[in-house]
Amino acid sequence: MTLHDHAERLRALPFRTILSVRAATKPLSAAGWNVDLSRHYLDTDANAALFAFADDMRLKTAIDQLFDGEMVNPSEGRAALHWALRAKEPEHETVRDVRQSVVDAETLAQEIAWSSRKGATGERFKAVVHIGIGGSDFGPRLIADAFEDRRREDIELRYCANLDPLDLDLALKGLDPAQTLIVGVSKSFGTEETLYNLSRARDWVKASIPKGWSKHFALITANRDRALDWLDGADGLILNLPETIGGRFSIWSAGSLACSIALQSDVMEDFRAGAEAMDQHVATADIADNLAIRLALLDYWNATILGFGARALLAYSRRLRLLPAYLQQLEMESNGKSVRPDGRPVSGPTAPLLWGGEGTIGQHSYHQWLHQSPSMVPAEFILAPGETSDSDGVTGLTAHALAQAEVLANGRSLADVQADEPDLPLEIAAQKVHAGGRPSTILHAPRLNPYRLGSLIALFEHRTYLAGKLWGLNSFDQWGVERGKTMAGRLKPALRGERQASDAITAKLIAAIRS
Ligand SMILES: O=P(O)(O)OC[C@H]1O[C@H](O)[C@H](O)[C@@H](O)[C@@H]1O
Repeated sequence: MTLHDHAERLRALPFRTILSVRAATKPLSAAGWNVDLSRHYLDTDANAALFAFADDMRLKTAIDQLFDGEMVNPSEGRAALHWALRAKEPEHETVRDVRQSVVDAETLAQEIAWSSRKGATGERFKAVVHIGIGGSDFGPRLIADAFEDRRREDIELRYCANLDPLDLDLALKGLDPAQTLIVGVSKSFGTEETLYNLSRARDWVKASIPKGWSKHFALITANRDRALDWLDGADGLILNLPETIGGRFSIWSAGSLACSIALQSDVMEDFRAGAEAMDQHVATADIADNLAIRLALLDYWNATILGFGARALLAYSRRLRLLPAYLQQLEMESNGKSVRPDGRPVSGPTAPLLWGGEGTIGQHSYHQWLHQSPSMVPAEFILAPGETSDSDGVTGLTAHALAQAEVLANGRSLADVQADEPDLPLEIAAQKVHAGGRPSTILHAPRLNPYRLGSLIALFEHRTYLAGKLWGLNSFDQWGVERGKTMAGRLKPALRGERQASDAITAKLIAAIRS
């Protein structure tokens, strides 16, 4: 039987029938997380077929290749060594070099945080402004937001990513350049948004500190030469972001310097330790127990075999409110592709649209659509309350998440509605029906601390890489991002009125915008 045969067999059954057996499914666990896959269109036979598929697709070999530092990014001819950034006792020299880039950043962060390194006028740094975009922005922003209550009180932390000049205006508002460190993160040191914001920040610092302005910049990049050009002979701090670290896998790198400075010193250490624990699990666990393999198989099953084109990520944790945005880049930039490294097209859907938000807030918004729209989207609940939360709130949050998953799966029939409310007119009763049949995953941890955030992100990284393998994709490049950038460059002269845009509709829009 093929995977499609299993899917057809299961889709012919009422979801409740499938779930009555699946209630006995054993949750999986590793590095502080439990994962429950009970509520899916799966059964023992379908799972066995998926495990055989994982074997055929050599997922265990793919894991070995990653951790052996083999070239897993063929278009750029590189290994993917993000895991080395969190390897506590690296054995191999290349891994040690990658790890050293983190050690250097941590040393610098402590010097800044404890004022042994100060600004050009001798004042201590009281504010850090992180400038970067995409993979050079989402990660540190996520960590800082998650552990806002673990911020050092004497250091202000701000972020700027957008080309919209307001973003930097707001990030610098009220700050004193003499007490501000600008952390510029760009792997390529060629990204338009980041260079634009960095150059405006440089003007801002230079206006008050013409001599020694460069002491107010820490640049983190794989392209040291470009950073040196940018400094134009001035003395500046440049930290290494190794070439083997993809931007969207760089949360563990020196690129998170701003967090290392502005958060309590154990946060980043615990965050990386959690990731390393997940690495150990993924590197050693068998297919059936391996969280990353199981989730990658689920992604393939839901997107490619069952044809669900989206997945909703519902984070029942204030600390994880930026997680959907973070994972959009990780998963959709990695696997939102349709051509294999050898140039052949893939045979079906690949990474689904990932969207979502923070529970319970989303319940007062798009959950209506999840429950009653004709579209069916698998949901992924992440249940992980805060470290020091009030227990009533935690109980409420947990109850809501569990209730949502239950209703999505079981629905509410017309007969149930009428039994509960016999006097309702039929047209109202019909509108209260929930079709059900909506699958969901529950990932839960007793408390969300830096260790568990680290292990969760590492899990999603491995899941993304392995799902990419199942789809036959290179998860480490992003050709689709480039075209829009090139086109924007071509349109700037048209917006300045220097020439006509070649596309008629764009030309019409430019004329309207300029009028
Ligand atoms: O770190 P940078 O080189 O500035 O790149 C920043 C971001 O921009 C690119 O367009 C890519 O789409 C992202 O993967 C990358 O993280």
